[in-house]
Parts: sequence; C-alpha cells; structure tokens
Amino acid sequence: MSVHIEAKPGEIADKILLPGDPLRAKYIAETFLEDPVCYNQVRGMLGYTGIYKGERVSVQGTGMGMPSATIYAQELIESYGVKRLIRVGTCGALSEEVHVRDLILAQGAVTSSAMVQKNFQKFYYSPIADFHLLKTAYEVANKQGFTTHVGNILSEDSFYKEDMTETFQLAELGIKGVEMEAAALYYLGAKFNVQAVAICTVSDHMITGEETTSLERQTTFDEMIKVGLETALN
Ligand SMILES: O=P(O)(O)O[C@H]1O[C@H](CO)[C@@H](O)[C@H]1O
Ligand SMILES: O=c1cc[nH]c(=O)[nH]1
Repeated sequence: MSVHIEAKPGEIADKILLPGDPLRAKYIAETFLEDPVCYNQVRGMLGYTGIYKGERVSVQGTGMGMPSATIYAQELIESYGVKRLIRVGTCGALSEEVHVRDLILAQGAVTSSAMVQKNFQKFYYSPIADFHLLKTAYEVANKQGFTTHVGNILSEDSFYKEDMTETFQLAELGIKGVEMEAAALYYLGAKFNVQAVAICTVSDHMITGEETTSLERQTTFDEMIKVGLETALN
C-alpha cells in the first residue's frame, strides 16, 4: 500500500500502461485483459491487473498533468517495483504532417515544467524515451500498419494557453504534438533507472482545428492500446 494506491504487495505487474483517464484504464482492462482485477479505487484513480497473451500486465490511471502523473509513477516504481512504464495518452498535433487519429511515439519531450527543471540550477535536462521500448513500439505499430510518427513532443503544465507563440516556435523545430505528462515520466524513468515511453494518439489538431468524434477516438485508442500492450511484453 502506498499513499495513493491501495494495492497489496504483488498485486501490480512490473509492466504497466498509464493512461491519464482512469476510465480509459477501465476500458483497457475490461476490453484487452483476461481476468482483470481492480486493485485501486483511491480518489477514483482506477488501476487493474490482468493477463495479456499469457503475461501479467497492469494499467493505472494517472490523472492530468505532471504533478498527478508523477505521484502514481513514483509510487508504482518505489512501492510496487514497476520496471516498465508505458503512457497511452492523447495529444494535440503541432505539425501539418501529423493528422488526427495518427500515433506519435515520443522520442523526447520538451518541457518548461518545474516538475523537471526544478531539479537543476544550470542545466536544461532532455527527457528521452527508453530506446528499447521506443524501438519496439515503432516496430509493432509499423507491422500493424498504424500511421505512426516518431519525434519530439511538448509536455505542458497548462491545457489552456494564453499565448501560443512559443508553442508554434517549437513546432517549427519539429515538435510533433503537445500533451501534459511525458517529460516528467521520462525524467522519473531516468532517475529510478526504469523504462518509460509515451505512445500518444492525436485527438485534435492545433493548426487545422480538426477533431475526432468519440467513435473515432474509441477506435484510434484501440490502436494505441494494442501498441502499448505489445510493447509491454516485448
Ligand atoms: O488523454 P490523457 O492521457 O489524459 O492525456 C492528455 O489529455 C489530458 C488533457 O485533456 C492531459 O492529461 C493530456 O496529456
Ligand atoms: O494536452 C493535450 C491533450 C490533447 N490535446 C491537446 O491539445 N492537449
């Protein structure tokens, strides 16, 4: 048991999918895992363990933003021995080459967030994905024929932005999408020497204004979830 997770020792697998939305965690567990057992309901931040292709896999909602996500990630690592953390989240597209429903595998995650920068006086840390997980996710997505982009993303503290000038400046440097957790997850992966990767589905487009319908989101989430689960095992 940790501060925010009520699971008993051994109830959480060492490989875990991390959606921001706890109801996405429920959907993943009930749709893709055999014999799913809910191990956490504290604060409604649902967590489940089940079987995928014969192996134990867990899925845990993390909430929105880095302060929330890092609470769950750190407790999973320190109190439950989780070694492989795979974020399965939504993002907004920042590149015209990227379209809604595409997948973005976050090779790196730029951030201005204090959740990373507060740890350094002089340096600007570059949060990056675990290479093995990134490579596996890319291979799985390609094999499945899912439209997939690999590159840098932006992890922001604010969903609603007062000024998009610097966001679009970053887009000119090849930043593909924006979400709110990957950078801090990558920082924690490095800090605790565990594997982390973020697999994102583009849910909306910051340049074209294109959006997905709820049905389209459901289908596309399935692509991201399949890539996440296969990456967890391989
Ligand atoms: O779909 P999830 O995983 O929650 O991720 C994205 O959606 C939320 C904002 O709507 C933020 O958490 C952002 O990172
Ligand atoms: O953080 C997020 C997630 C989805 N779409 C956005 O525009 N931002």
